[in-house]
Amino acid sequence: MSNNRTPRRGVLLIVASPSGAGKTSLCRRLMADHKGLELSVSMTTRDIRPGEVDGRDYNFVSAEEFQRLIDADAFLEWADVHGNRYGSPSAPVERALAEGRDVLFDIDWQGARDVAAKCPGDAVRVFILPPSLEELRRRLVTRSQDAEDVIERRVANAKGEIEHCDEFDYVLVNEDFDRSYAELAHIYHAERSCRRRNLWVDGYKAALLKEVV
Ligand SMILES: Nc1nc2c(ncn2[C@@H]2O[C@H](COP(=O)(O)OP(=O)(O)O)[C@@H](O)[C@H]2O)c(=O)[nH]1
Ligand SMILES: Nc1ncnc2c1ncn2[C@@H]1O[C@H](COP(=O)(O)OP(=O)(O)O)[C@@H](O)[C@H]1O
Repeated sequence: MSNNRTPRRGVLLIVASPSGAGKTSLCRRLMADHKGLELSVSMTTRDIRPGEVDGRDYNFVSAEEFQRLIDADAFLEWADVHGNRYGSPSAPVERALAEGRDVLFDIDWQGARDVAAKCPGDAVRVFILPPSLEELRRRLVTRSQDAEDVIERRVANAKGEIEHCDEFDYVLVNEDFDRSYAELAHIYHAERSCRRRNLWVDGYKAALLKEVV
């Protein structure tokens, strides 16, 4: 029997949360542990933070360039979040899907809704909740990458974002990081094993049934 487990449909794994709940940290660890998983690097008009790398964390563009990309239909989805624009370029996602590769999205609930509507069989949505809003603020303050007014706007927006968690397939409470990470990794592994994604099974089954024993 062949070990070739292709063709398969890739997973579009979407992780969303209010700012500060921990989705970027969880996504970074998932990427580090799974070399076959590709991050959808978003375009954004927000300012670059200390420690961020242009082209790795985001592609940082001007408002004019972002509008040009909207007009050129270059986004799978885009949204206004916390007063800036963010969008997922469609070309890398189309390539990954055509090749059966998995893509990870760190996007907000609006983007999650749009990707799930456009790619219904492929998208898996995970929402990360904080243990409390007080802890959310504490994490944003401790991260110390945003000005006080930016942090307050993000905390104020959190309730509106949490309202949308029932549109998601999975919901995690990120209290203990290692535990939340293990849950996220389990979700990813289970979705990878899902029957409908593993198109090779039909051929494999036929070969097994032809075997003479
Ligand atoms: N819809 C959409 N949301 C995005 C995209 N990229 C990032 N976001 C979301 O925009 C919000 C703000 O992101 P960011 O400025 O990095 O702040 P952080 O969430 O505090 O790390 C988060 O909810 C991100 O998940 C995108 O391409 N599309
Ligand atoms: N389970 C956790 N317990 C305590 N701190 C955490 C936990 N998860 C993430 N953090 C910290 O909280 C801050 C916000 O996390 P981050 O991943 O940037 O969130 P988000 O991308 O959702 O805005 C970071 O300083 C991160 O190290």
